Amino acid sequence: MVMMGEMWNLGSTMGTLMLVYTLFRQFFPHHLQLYFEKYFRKVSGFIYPYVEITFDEFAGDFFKRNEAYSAIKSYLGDKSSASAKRLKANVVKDTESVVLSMDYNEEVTDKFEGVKVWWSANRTLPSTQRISWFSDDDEKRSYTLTVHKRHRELITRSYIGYVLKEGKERATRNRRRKLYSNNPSHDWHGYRRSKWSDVPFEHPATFDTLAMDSNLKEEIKNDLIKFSTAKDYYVRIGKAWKRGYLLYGPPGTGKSSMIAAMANLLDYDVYDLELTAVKENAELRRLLLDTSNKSVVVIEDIDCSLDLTGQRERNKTEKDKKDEDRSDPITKKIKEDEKTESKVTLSGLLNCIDGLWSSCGGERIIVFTTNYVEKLDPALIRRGRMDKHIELSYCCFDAFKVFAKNYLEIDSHSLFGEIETLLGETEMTPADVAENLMPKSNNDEVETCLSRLIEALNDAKKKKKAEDEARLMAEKKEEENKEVKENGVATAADEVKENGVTVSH
Ligand SMILES: Nc1ncnc2c1ncn2[C@@H]1O[C@H](COP(=O)(O)OP(=O)(O)OP(=O)(O)O)[C@@H](O)[C@H]1O
Ligand SMILES: [Mg+2]
Repeated sequence: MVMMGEMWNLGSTMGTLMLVYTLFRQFFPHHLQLYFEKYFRKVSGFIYPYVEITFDEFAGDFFKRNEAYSAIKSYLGDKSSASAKRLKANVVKDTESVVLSMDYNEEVTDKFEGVKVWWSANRTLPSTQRISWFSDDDEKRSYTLTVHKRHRELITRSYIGYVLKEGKERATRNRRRKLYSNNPSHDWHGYRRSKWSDVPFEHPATFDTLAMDSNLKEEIKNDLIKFSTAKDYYVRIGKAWKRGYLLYGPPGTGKSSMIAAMANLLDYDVYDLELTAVKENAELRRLLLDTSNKSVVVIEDIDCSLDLTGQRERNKTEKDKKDEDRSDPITKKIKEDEKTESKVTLSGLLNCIDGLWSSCGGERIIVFTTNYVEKLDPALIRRGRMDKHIELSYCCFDAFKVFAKNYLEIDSHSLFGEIETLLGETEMTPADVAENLMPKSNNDEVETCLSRLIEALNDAKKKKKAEDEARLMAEKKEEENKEVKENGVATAADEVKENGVTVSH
């Protein structure tokens, strides 16, 4: 086994050779340089029998960090804190834990199947000083792996793969989950330099706190767990490891809460995609491709945020268009700006989803929510894009029992029977039920909360009855008017016949 000191001696010999080589290049003609270079490689290969592999922080896309670099960083984290002499400490935001990593130009060793390897962290500073808004902005960072060339095969074939896998797993274990929201595109290369902004994801909703039909809840939980563990299955059937959910129902029925519960169950990040801030289809595609594995991509209120300007334009009447032409210049300008604000189209969104499905390897879930499922284009929600359609509706007795357990810590009560009947006769959202059950003061007893809910349910029942009656009256009146009209036409026709006049239409 080659010892560290030995490697450094070889390193300094190499340094001398490099110096000679550089001088040679400056003073000798080109054809001699090529000749010398050939022999230089041979000699250095003989004296310095190591292979060096470098992993740059940014490879290819400048705005996307090289995944290998990040994985190596987390793999080396623990090893560095045990053996490196100079360490960098980072306090993870909002937590008290400190993450240690090796400082630049430090070196740590690792062993794999009895073979020793050396890792070093490198940093290259820019040659010219520039004023920059960003710290560390122009530095080039990398890790270098050094290994004896006789182990090259083992290291490239097995060790690197092992390091990347271990590093990714370690990063997943230590990571804090995040809630991302998309930045407007002028920020992508500007101040923030990122397509997404993130905050820690700390929504407390879980499937235990979700009030809904217990069978449906179990079905959804099983579906999610099955999906998250079905990598091999998806490979076998040749389908991308993705799943789309459509959550629909009236406001306050728990759609957003369910998204949080999904992310918490699977330990995924959440990407909250605000479509109205996306200017065009190409931007949408870049945003989606920049999401990470193990994430839920959410588009809330899809019926409102999807720009169907084309459709609306087509449906405009001639009068609308004339009115628009006549409006003052400022109104005209605002209207034009509104039109150009978002050009994401339905077909663009469909293409992006399909593109996301086919171009990103890891598991991803995409969720759409809407209050008006009937408004959505069937192409958007067909199976394969939105695999599971889940209706979240008004509060049922099952859902109420979840609230009673969570809010009041009770499983049964003499008032439960009355509440069950009333819930069957009214339409109250889980949000309203929850609001009524919440104790309003420290003195509020369980009975007070339940009675308040009963009162609210009775009010809702009365309101619904009054509305039903008003609707029936209106329908009856309309029917009567129709009859009067029809009779009137019939009488007129009879009179015409009697007078012997023929009317041609
Ligand atoms: N099924 C539910 N289980 C538990 N809590 C619920 C449920 N539905 C609503 N809530 C409560 O009501 C509030 C509103 O719920 P949520 O935001 O999930 O509704 P939503 O369906 O997303 O509404 P919207 O359509 O307006 O976006 C939440 O704070 C949540 O605590
Ligand atoms: Mg919501």
